[in-house]
Amino acid sequence: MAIHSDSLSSLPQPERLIAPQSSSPNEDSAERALRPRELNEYIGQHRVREQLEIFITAAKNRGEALDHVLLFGPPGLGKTTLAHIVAHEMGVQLRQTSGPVLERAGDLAALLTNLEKNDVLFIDEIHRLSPVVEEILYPALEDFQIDILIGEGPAARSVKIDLQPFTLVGATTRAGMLTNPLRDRFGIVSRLEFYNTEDLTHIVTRSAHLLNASTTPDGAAEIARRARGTPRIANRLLRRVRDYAEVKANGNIDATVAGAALSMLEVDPQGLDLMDRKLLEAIVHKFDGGPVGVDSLAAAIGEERDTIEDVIEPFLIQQGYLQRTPRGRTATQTTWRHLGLTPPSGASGATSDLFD
Ligand SMILES: Nc1ncnc2c1ncn2[C@@H]1O[C@H](COP(=O)(O)OP(=O)(O)OP(=O)(O)O)[C@@H](O)[C@H]1O
Repeated sequence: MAIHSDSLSSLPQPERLIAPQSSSPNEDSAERALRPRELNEYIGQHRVREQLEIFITAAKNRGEALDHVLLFGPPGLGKTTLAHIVAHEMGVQLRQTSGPVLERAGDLAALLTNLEKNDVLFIDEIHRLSPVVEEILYPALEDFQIDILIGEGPAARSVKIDLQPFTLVGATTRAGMLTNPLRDRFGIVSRLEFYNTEDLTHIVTRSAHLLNASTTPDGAAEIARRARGTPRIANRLLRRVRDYAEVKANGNIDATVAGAALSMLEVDPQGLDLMDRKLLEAIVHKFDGGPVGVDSLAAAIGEERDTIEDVIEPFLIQQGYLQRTPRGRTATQTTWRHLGLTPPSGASGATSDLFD
């Protein structure tokens, strides 16, 4: 089965300590070990969790497949984790693939015809499905049937194949890029939000426990505050801070040790890293605070447009450092102050109190 073959090639360059994508196969296995398996272990995202709990219980009681689920939101917030939890809670198998990996209609047909009753098919990056593959998916989602063309030329004929009822869990960072017919076929649509510091502290504490790392509540909170609202980053920072604590301190992660380790890693107290600062500095210094188009910004900092839009910007916007206007990106007063500068009178007044 094809899994995430392009996830490494799409890593932002240079590799960021706080990039929300997983950065290596080693990290993938470390992540799997920390991944909650049941809904009641899944921390935060209360609204999504509550809804899923009700829909899963109802589907199970009726002995039916759960309705198709679309999960969207920035990388590293727990979409893959939730897909696994859905399968676990439903007591079924999960098959996993991703949009760009499914190149031909036959790739998807092979997966679909192998599903057992009520199984979960997880398609990551579902906005990157090719149109021919998407065509196959529509009748599969609606009627649990696929139409396959057998033979070529005038002798070709279309054959209907019945499928077992199944649940598609689609994940995307770009809900807006899904075609309408595809989006309409999801009965459950859930948006994952950045985590608040309290929930992330809980995640860090849980992960530290699983890793046998010793943390004080303040130490866990310090890591949580600097994790860009993202569990994957929180877990990665925890592993690096643990190394620091073992080598430079007595192994215990308190607020002082966490703060020193994170400063060494150039993650600032607001959780911004070098790439965030580079982007904000470019807007302020090279474009007078904006507005500046995303392509000019990408060229100025030597970063892919998609990485800026999917990975760097969402958190900066949510935290009030950046505004997206029809004319481009603009730095806010918070940005100028963060860079130790006096905001010009025209700078927009967004503040950073949206998060905590
Ligand atoms: N709610 C949560 N509670 C505890 N840990 C979590 C939670 N959400 C995510 N994690 C942790 O964060 C890691 C990353 O989550 P996951 O791989 O599910 O993110 P994702 O949204 O699918 O990211 P991507 O879209 O980049 O694949 C997981 O290994 C898990 O340990």
